[in-house]
Parts: sequence; structure tokens; C-alpha cells
Amino acid sequence: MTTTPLPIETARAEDFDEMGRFLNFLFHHSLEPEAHETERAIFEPERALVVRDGAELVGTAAAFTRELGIPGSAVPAAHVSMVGVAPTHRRRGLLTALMRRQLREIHEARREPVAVLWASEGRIYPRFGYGLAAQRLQITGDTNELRLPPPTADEGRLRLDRPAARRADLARVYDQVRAGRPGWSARDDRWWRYVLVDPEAQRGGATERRVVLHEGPDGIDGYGLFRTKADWDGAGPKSLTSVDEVVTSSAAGYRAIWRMLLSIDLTRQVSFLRAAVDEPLLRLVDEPRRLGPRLVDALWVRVVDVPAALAARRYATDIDMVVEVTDSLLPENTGRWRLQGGPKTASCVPATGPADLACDVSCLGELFLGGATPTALADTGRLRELRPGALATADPAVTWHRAPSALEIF
Ligand SMILES: CC(=O)SCCNC(=O)CCNC(=O)[C@H](O)C(C)(C)COP(=O)(O)OP(=O)(O)OC[C@H]1O[C@@H](n2cnc3c(N)ncnc32)[C@H](O)[C@@H]1OP(=O)(O)O
Repeated sequence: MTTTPLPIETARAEDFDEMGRFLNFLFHHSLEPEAHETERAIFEPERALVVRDGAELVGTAAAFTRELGIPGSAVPAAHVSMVGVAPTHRRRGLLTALMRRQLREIHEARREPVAVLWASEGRIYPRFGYGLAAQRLQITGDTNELRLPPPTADEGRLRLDRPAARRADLARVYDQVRAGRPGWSARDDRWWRYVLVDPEAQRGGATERRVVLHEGPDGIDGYGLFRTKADWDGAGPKSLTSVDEVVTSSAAGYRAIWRMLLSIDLTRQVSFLRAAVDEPLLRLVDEPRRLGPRLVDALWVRVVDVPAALAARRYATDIDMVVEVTDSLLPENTGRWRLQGGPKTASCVPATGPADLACDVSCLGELFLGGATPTALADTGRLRELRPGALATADPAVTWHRAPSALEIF
């Protein structure tokens, strides 16, 4: 066993193949060449960290440069991924060292006030100041038991196609809808390739991915990405429709696409594993219980620069409050901050007066996308109300009219 700490180094472009093999091994997959190549295009070696024990790679962490949708705005956010430590070197502080170094680098670059990630296991990241900012519903339904209201005359028309052939349409609709939904990340060409790559080895026996497009009065205003998987038993067909994303800017498009997805001939089951907590489908079908929704975590947010992050988002109602923050990894954030904000603007500066609320920085991450209330955090004991009445003012300001959600795992 090594006794001196292993050095952390910035990766080089040529480390990518080794990192790919290493991470696939840790996640119990085989490296899939086509997916690996799309990941090479998004890899930013100067933002990736590696730890070696001699010549052997034993730890990694990386960040991607992307914009994240937040309440009323969007912000550059370090999209953290590719985190792993070899089983031979686990639980001796390598991840802790990687997270400290990464957060320090993000903080010092002063470009990104927050970091965001999907956690392989929810208990890993709170100790580094990440808070559960967006949840999701995993829907697994029995389509025999699900009916939608009958189509209206103006419901438009649907077309099927290969997703790659319609990338410009998908990108246009996605960007339009993204502006109103906290939690969605910007997708440039490289990221669209990453989202749409579809190697046969990763389909689990299902078909290739397809897109259904909705055409409304002004052209394409919605799409759904899905695939199907054949299944039969002695009683007949019971195939599965597996939905990746449904993105629409019109209610007619949303209804029409889901009507098709829930009624494809020979299918009897539907799955949609990244539904929003406020997914309209739950209020559209006649038997929502049969969607079998399960609430799980999606995005974890780490506020890296408290004043910049709190000033970047918008607030649903006016707020003027002093928050006392503690941050053991980035002590620059520790202190009292005066937040003044509303639907159009916000500012956050060091405060001199007494604090209204007090919490650890992980609570700020949890509240950042508007999906949690300060009162819920106060009920856990993780956030304290220092001035009576502060929670009642903070709750409506901090929450947002659309729940944060996330469609793609990066
Ligand atoms: C954003 C992403 O990329 S998510 C993907 C994360 N990667 C994976 O899940 C791949 C498989 N797992 C791993 O590679 C490793 O187990 C890691 C990276 C999760 C943890 O690495 P380690 O170097 O073992 O973590 P480290 O020793 O720094 O642990 C710090 C603390 O977190 C705890 N911890 C770390 N991982 C876990 C875990 N999976 N479950 C529970 N506790 C954990 C440790 O027990 C330790 O607690 P302590 O300070 O109270 O003793």
C-alpha cells in the first residue's frame, strides 16, 4: 500500500483511451468504440484530472464546459463526470483529493459559479457540498391501463424519422423549450452527437432509436425519442416502448406524441426514466397510478461561488435577505451574504447586518434550481430560520413555476 499521497495531474489528450477503459471497467461495461469516439469529442483534457500509482491509472475526475438552465436564466456550469477510483485504491481519500482540487480549480477560474453532476450513488457527493437540486420520476407503465383524452381537431400531424436526419429540428425545439426549464444543459453539435449515438451493443435487445415529430400550425414544435423492444408470451404481444425524451413547445404536440407512444401496436408497456417531477403526463392519463412513478435523484448542484451563483438566477417573488453560509472546502463562501432579487434581477454582496437564514453550502445547491423549499430543508434541521417569518418569505421566492428536470445523463 502506498503511504505518501499520490499526485494529481492534469490529463493529456492521449490519456483519453486509457481513461475510457478504466471508467468502463469501474462501471462494469465493455468499451463501445462508437460511443467512445463521441465521448472523445466532448473530452476536455485540460479540465480532466488523473491520479497514477507508478504507471497505473488509479483515479480520474473531469468537467465539461456547458451552460445550465437555471430559474429565469442560464449560467456557465462545470458539468462534472468521469469520476472513478480503482478498487485497489478505494477508501483512502483519492476521491476527496480529486474533488478538493477540482472545486478549487473551478473556483479560481471564476467562470462557473456552480458545478453540476449525476451521481452514481446519492451518498457520495453531499460531503463535498453538492445538494440534490433536481429529482426525476422513473415511469414504468402498463399501457393497457392508460388512456388519454380523445384527440382534438387541431392536434396537428405526426411523422417518424431517424433522429440523426432531423437533428436541426430537434436542436431548434430543444433550445426553445430549454429556456423555460431549469436543469437542461446546452447541446452543441458535439453534445447532440453524444445524445444521439446509438450503438447496437448498448440497445439491450431493443430497436434503434426513432424520433416522432409533431407538426403544428407553425411547423415542427415537438419531438419524442424512443425505441421499442419485442416481447411475447403465450397470451400474445407485450412489447415495450422505451422513451428517452419528449420535448414540445405546444400542449397539442405533447398530447399527440404521448398518444402515439402509449398506443403503438403490439406494445403493452412503457418506460420513461427521466420524467420531470411535474411531468404533464401524470395529469393527462386517466389512471396516473398505472404510470408507476418512482421518485429518484437526478442533478446534484455545488455552489462554487456563492455571490455569483445567487445573483445569476432569478426569483419568483421579491426577496431581500441575509443568509449565513458555511463551506468547509471553499472558505471564501463562508460568511453572511445579502441577497436581493426578484423576477428580473438579483444581486448578492457581503452583508453587515444579522442573518435571516443559516445553512451549509450544500443547501444552496439544493435550492439553486428552484426545486426545493427552504422550509423543507429547515424541517430536516439542515437550514435554520434565525428571524421568524424568513422562511415564509423565502419559499415563494426561491421555488420556480417549472420543476427542474434533466433529460440526459452526462
Ligand atoms: C459524477 C460521476 O462521475 S459519478 C461516478 C462515481 N464513480 C463511481 O461510482 C465508480 C465506482 N466507484 C468509485 O470509483 C469509488 O468508489 C468512488 C469514486 C465513488 C469513491 O472513491 P474513494 O477514493 O474510495 O473515496 P474516498 O476514499 O475519498 O471517500 C471519501 C468518503 O466518502 C465515502 N464514500 C466514497 N464512496 C462512497 C460510496 N460509493 N458509498 C458510500 N460512501 C462512499 C468514504 O467512505 C469516505 O468516507 P469517510 O470520509 O467518512 O471515511
